[in-house]
Amino acid sequence: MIEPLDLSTFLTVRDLERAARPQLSPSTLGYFLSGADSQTTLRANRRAFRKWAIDYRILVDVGRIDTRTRLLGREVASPILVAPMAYHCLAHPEGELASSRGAAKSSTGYVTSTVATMPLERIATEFDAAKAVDAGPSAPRWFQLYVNKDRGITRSLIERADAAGYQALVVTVDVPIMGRRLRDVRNAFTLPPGMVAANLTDVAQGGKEAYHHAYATGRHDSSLTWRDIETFRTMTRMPILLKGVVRGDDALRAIDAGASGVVVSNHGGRQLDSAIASLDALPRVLEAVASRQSAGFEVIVDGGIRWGTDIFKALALGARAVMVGRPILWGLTLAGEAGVARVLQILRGELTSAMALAGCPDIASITRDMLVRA
Ligand SMILES: Cc1cc2nc3c(=O)[nH]c(=O)nc-3n(C[C@H](O)[C@H](O)[C@H](O)COP(=O)(O)O)c2cc1C
Ligand SMILES: CCCCCCC(=O)C(=O)O
Repeated sequence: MIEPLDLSTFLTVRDLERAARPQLSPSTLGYFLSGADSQTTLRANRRAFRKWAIDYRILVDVGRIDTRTRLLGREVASPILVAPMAYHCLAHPEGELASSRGAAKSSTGYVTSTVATMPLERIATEFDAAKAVDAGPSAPRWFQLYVNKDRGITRSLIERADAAGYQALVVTVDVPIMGRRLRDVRNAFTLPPGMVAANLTDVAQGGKEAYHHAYATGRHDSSLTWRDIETFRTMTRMPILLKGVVRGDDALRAIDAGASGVVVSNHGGRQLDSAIASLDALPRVLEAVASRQSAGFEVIVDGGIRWGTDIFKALALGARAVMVGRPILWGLTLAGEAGVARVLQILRGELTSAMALAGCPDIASITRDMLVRA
């Protein structure tokens, strides 16, 4: 008999990663892990956190730690969101249904990818049903958009997300073309038979041509410009965030195009190799946005977040929230919904401890002076 997995024995995100890796096929593991080309940016994302040390305060009452904050005008339980990631069914048969439940039960925001392996409507229903059990402050549910050359399909995705009650549209802007992930090339990565990108059923799936390649080369629109963002703005009531911004001037253009925020991100090092680490890009994006005094404009960061102290540092530099990518896939691989919940519990627990030890009882007290160069 197989012993049920005791998730309490996994104390860190790294513990989950170590256990999850051998469960995956080489092709899927390669797809999850990979950065682009020499993986310089993938490594830089982690290294950027080590450049900062926490300048903790003493003798502050930290008897109660409050991780609540506000995102797009709503109170949320914590400044953590699940990053949009493709093909969760590669990790677990229940795919995005399990990961969204894990997030909802942990009162954590969730971003559904355009290339999810479950329909965006089912993910929404699952998330909301799981959330109802939890009495805490609401967790946001957003939809990430990849823009299809066929703008009818793009419009339909936006309309479906709107109708399904997604609260924001996250337009990914750092994928004009796919970055070259060497493991994927060597493994000729594609989706296994029977697995589909459930929201893009127009694309040849399960046929002769490998799906992943078919979409990336045939359907994904490389001609996206600022004008398109302005057009999307007119198509939906959802606030729009641009994901993949690393420059101050682009953040200012995002404001001009009507965006409500940006995700400072280099796609987890999977796109332009040698791109700036996302944490390194964060201060200049914030500085640019502050110069415009654009009240309520949200700046979120992702890339390499593996510890609660990483979240603390991102918040101290001025991010409103963080998105977590690969660790979610490790939890999902190991134990579906419960594994995702365990990852989020670990990260939130570590953030809470870091806040207590640093003398920051609430998110507002995690200010810039809490960091010094390491
Ligand atoms: C396997 C995988 C699939 C991804 N798929 C998407 C996607 O569909 N849409 C998107 O905007 N970003 C996607 N990303 C990027 C993540 O949203 C996020 O930016 C990145 O993973 C953050 O870095 P981290 O994994 O180091 O936490 C993907 C990342 C990974 C690892
Ligand atoms: C060109 C669109 C396919 C993207 C696949 C998902 C993704 O973003 C990734 O990093 O992989």
